[in-house]
Amino acid sequence: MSNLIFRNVRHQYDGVNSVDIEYLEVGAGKLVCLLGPSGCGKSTTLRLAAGLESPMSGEISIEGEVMANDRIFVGPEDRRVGLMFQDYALFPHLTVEDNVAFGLTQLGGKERRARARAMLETVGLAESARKYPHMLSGGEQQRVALARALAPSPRIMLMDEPFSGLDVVLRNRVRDETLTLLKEMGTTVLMVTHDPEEAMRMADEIVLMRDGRIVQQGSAGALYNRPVDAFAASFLGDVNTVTAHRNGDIFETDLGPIPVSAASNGDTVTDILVRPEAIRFLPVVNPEKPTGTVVLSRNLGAYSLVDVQFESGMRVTARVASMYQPKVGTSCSLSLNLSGVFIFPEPGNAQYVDKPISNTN
Ligand SMILES: Nc1ncnc2c1ncn2[C@@H]1O[C@H](COP(=O)(O)OP(=O)(O)OP(=O)(O)O)[C@@H](O)[C@H]1O
Repeated sequence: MSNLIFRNVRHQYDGVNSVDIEYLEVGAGKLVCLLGPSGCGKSTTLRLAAGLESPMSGEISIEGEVMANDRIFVGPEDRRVGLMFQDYALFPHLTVEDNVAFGLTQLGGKERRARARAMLETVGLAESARKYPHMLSGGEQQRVALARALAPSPRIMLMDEPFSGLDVVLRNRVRDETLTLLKEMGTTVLMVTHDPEEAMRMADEIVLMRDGRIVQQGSAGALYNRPVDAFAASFLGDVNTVTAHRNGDIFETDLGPIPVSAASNGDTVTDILVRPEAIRFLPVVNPEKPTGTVVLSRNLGAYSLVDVQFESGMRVTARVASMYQPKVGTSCSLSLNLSGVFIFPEPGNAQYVDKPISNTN
């Protein structure tokens, strides 16, 4: 059974739509990330699921039980959902164990203690039970917050930017540990993030939002490799915008000819989006290939980013193996891997370059 479903849910602040979701489903045991730019309605969606906001119209259900519609509204305390926010707000005057036991009001003293201990064991902090929050690192405090949220066995965990208070190194580790734990426990999770990398690392499914609406929903691979529009393509990863002139079934570009399916619209000039890793950098000039000049070269450890300018003035960034770090001023040739090339003739109506994927050799 699906755990959380939104149907035609609308919410407004001051008469302006903040969320307008036709259908959203978080399947049992899945981790779904709400992703999108600031103000797109991610937190409002989470607050609606938690019962901290009431929808103007539509229906929200958990495990088939209606939580909110035009007649019913179940308050947050009765939804059996776990909440975790950026500011995980542990009680400073309570021990770690008492923090975890805090929400277990329906259990007797002994059971409460046992459950809190078991949860601390699960997050690897059993030996810190008697400490106070200020005696723990940021990552450990975050784990206490997770234990506290999971202790009452919520039907679904709702997490709003839970890792954004942690520094980068810690964030990656805590994120991976949290993910492992949530998966082991089979917990259903709806999580908010504005960071595409975080969403791609964590999520079974990403829900990309803009202006309160869902733009695209699917796996990280689907969103990255088959974006529905230019917004989706550029939100999930870097893209180069390349001007293309149509000539029959070919778009002529500075990066070489790109075949176009016959279904494409009749535009003669259009923008084509190209992922940096789809541009292959050829260190030796090949007169048969598009050729330009290196204008910027950065080694980022795992790979290099190389900016190449063409005679036309157009400039693209190629992502290449870090062993290549060509000098500025070097002439070079490029070739394209068509799997990272997107053509969007009309908003929301993606065209993909003819498959199977091949290079424009
Ligand atoms: N309490 C409020 N009163 C009025 N407007 C609000 C309130 N909370 C949010 N909004 C507005 O609703 C819209 C959606 O906000 P929301 O916080 O859900 O976005 P978000 O995607 O979570 O943004 P962020 O990533 O910045 O947290 C925004 O336009 C915001 O300004």
